[in-house]
Amino acid sequence: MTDGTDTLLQAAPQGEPLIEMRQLSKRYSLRGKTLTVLEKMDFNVFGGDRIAIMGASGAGKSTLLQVIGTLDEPTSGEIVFDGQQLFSKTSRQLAAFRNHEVGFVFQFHHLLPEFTALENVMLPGMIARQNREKVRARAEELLAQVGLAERMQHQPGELSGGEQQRVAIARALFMKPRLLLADEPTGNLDLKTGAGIHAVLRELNEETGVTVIIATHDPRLAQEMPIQLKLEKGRLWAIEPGDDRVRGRLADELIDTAP
Ligand SMILES: Nc1ncnc2c1ncn2[C@@H]1O[C@H](COP(=O)(O)OP(=O)(O)OP(=O)(O)O)[C@@H](O)[C@H]1O
Repeated sequence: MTDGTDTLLQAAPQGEPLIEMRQLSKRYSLRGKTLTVLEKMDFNVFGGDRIAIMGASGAGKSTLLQVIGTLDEPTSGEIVFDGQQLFSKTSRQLAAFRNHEVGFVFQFHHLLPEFTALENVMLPGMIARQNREKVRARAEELLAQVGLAERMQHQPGELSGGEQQRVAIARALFMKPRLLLADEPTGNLDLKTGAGIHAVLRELNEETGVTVIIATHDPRLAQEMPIQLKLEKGRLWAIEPGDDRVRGRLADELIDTAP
């Protein structure tokens, strides 16, 4: 018999994972009660993966993305990113990790309303005190990549919901992160606009190799992702039992059995 960790290592599809979650648990204690959201989760993500995480409301999808992005700490367990244990780092090192390696996209994009699309995308570069002309050129390139070359001077209020979300994606990618975490990025958009956002994420993933993890409620959008997982009972499972595309990412028993 092998334990889950051995199974993961044997089935690893392509070199070392970019991200390894090891026995990751997250519990909240509230008014004397303990709520376990993540339960000894083992999960591997490979560079260039495009992963949809489904699951009922309250299953813990946002919590998982927050922990992967180090916006929140696990109660126990570890995440290894490119060979480095994240939660052994100082808070300053973690801030640098988030700045350089992770782009975040949320359901509500948090664009600054007084700034143009271009200025919003330039923001991370300006905060990092990079050269203004270079920052502008990079922001223009990103906006063109997400199909907004003609909308750079619009303020968020002068853009559609889908366009605003594309600005948020361009901004998240400014620092060339290796990981893009998107929490319900299409949650407030109609299906067609949501499909457009997924198409942009797919193109960016294919063109730049950025690893994309999306939490979504929408099975139609999740279906277009090469890797689809379900969060339930604190663990990630294959949505289709026996789905070979997720091997090496989860232990085999979480692929071959339904939760
Ligand atoms: N700070 C907190 N303190 C206590 N409980 C929390 C806290 N944050 C989240 N929870 C609880 O943890 C569970 C998981 O929440 P989470 O937001 O991760 O779920 P989700 O799958 O993203 O849900 P949704 O699809 O509705 O956004 C929920 O039951 C929630 O009430």
